[in-house]
Amino acid sequence: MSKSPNGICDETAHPTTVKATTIDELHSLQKKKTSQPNTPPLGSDGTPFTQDERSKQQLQSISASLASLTRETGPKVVKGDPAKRYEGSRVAHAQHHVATPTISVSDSSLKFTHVLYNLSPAELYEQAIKYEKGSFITSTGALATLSGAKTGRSPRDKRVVKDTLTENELWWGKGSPNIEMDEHSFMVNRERAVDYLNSLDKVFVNDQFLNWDPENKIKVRIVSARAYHSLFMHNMCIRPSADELENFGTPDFTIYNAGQFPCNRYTHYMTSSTSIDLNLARKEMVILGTQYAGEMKKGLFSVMHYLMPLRQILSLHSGCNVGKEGDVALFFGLSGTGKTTLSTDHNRYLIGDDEHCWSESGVSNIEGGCYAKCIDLSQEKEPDIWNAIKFGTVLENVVFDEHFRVVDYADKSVTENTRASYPIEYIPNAKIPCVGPHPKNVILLACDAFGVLPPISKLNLPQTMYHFISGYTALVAGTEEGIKEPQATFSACFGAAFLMLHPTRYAAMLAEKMQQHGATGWLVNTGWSGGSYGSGSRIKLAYTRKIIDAIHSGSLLAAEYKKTEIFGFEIPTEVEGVPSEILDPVNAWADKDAYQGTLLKLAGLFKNNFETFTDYKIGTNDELTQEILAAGPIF
Ligand SMILES: Nc1ncnc2c1ncn2[C@@H]1O[C@H](COP(=O)(O)OP(=O)(O)O)[C@@H](O)[C@H]1O
Ligand SMILES: C=C(OP(=O)(O)O)C(=O)O
Ligand SMILES: [Ca+2]
Ligand SMILES: [Mn+2]
Repeated sequence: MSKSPNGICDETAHPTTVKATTIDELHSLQKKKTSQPNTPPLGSDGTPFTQDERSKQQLQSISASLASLTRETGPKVVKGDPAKRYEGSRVAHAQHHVATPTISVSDSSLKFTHVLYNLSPAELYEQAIKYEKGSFITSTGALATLSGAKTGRSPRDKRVVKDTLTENELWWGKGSPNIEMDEHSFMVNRERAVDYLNSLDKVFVNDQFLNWDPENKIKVRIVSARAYHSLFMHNMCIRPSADELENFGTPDFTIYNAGQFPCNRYTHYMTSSTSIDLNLARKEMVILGTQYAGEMKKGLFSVMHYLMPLRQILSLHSGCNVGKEGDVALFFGLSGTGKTTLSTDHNRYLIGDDEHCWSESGVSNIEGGCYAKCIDLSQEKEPDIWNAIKFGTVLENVVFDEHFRVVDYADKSVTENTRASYPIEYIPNAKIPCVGPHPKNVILLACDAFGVLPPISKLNLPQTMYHFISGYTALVAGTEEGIKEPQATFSACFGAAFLMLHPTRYAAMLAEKMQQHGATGWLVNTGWSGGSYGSGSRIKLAYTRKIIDAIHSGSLLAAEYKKTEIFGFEIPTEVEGVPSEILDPVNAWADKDAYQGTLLKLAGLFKNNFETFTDYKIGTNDELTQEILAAGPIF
């Protein structure tokens, strides 16, 4: 540091005062303008769009999304906080697009809505904390939120528009999740949602992608009223690069999430104040009366279950990971059976935890993030999920101490279905892009509350198909409304709630792909052993992980097997790291008669359930259909 003539340190050599002359100027120094993408998109005349033209296009597209009877156009596209005044060039600022309302003049048509477009996690945190009650930063940096009265999905409130497009194509009737509504009732709910959203000072708009397969990427727009919902979808869908966002154009599908606002029970087809409505012709979904964010991700999954099979691509309710040797495994299972837990494996690369596609070129994740259950989460048992709960992660309905904000994962005061939503790259060994070759192992997960299914069974193809179509588990409390105790459930393709076509359509595709690529099927019981729920205990996660390791390594394929009675499963006599006594479930039960009775009871439930499918042909292969029908329990 230089010295002035009087020997005192000269501070100008190392300035400690700012250049600003006013407080506002000082504050303006803090934020640097986000750099624009370097390849400007071209207009129809071949010349690059100017910044203004791009903003205008974006504005028109969002404006069109929010059009209603009272509001033909209007929203301002403003990036940042609408509570602030926007000045200068430091905040991206669209020209105010003031159009005269032409349809009808009422007060709502004169009002403008700020649109918070693809905000960053940091901006969404600020929005949530300032404006949404129940939003807090936890000790590890996650955003804790409350989803309101609903803390799980509401499958009975889902409606699908029955029209000329869908009436012959979709799965309707017994067992189907698709409860019909007509186009007019959909429009009533849509208008209700759009009017609600337009009545707010601001709405959040996310433009993102689904499906990592570049040839089958779907553009989705999510319009929502809460920063919580925007951050959740930021994490769950694929995040566009700045360039991709500039060139986004018109979305392929739009969600209107007006979850804080109920539907009108005088509307035809409504049976509660909650409604989740899907209109495939309009490519739109409306959410009223539930703020549970999982409705959005699973709603889009239903859309993919329609769109992908049209392209001969199989959509799967499964987790997926890949080993160092390129061996891909799929993990099918209903909620709570272990897709997320077991696909998140420190020794393998994670492709995704919940929704995938299997096409001619291999597997691809539909999503850009994971949605893990947090109840009783432990750092020791699930280290990668634990470490993913940091800045950017949405933590739903957890309880934390009020001062240090340390989360108590054992606390069920709000709900049992506590959740963490994080971008997939928060898992250190995520495989980005989230694609892989054709699967080698197809693992069916069942959390068997009866405690009679073996911890691991090797399945032949007809058995794999039988159990895939059956989709058995004991539904664990929480994820769906109103379930407090585990109970036996059958859900076709391990995800009937999301199927759009008849289950045998998906089953036929799976059988064909497994046959073509020589994949092996396995049934893993991640539920009870030594007795049913209440008397036995849940199989230790550490043992299940050892079983899964043996599947991946190929050692299990080479093991010695014996056949079980009734279900006819092939069960190994030994698995490294797993006590052999539990491999044959009868050995783990003290009361052998009780075991036999329970096994027969479950077999009966399987038989009853499968009766719905006995009339159907699965694919073009008649022989396989007959084999599948015969692959169930025999007693
Ligand atoms: N043996 C086991 N195998 C898998 N998960 C287990 C086991 N025992 C306990 N669990 C717990 O069960 C839950 C499985 O849920 P999750 O992986 O989120 O299921 P899904 O993703 O299929 O809905 C996790 O909370 C996990 O910690
Ligand atoms: C989000 C869900 O998925 P899962 O419970 O299978 O993780 C759900 O079913 O609501
Ligand atoms: Ca699920
Ligand atoms: Mn999951």
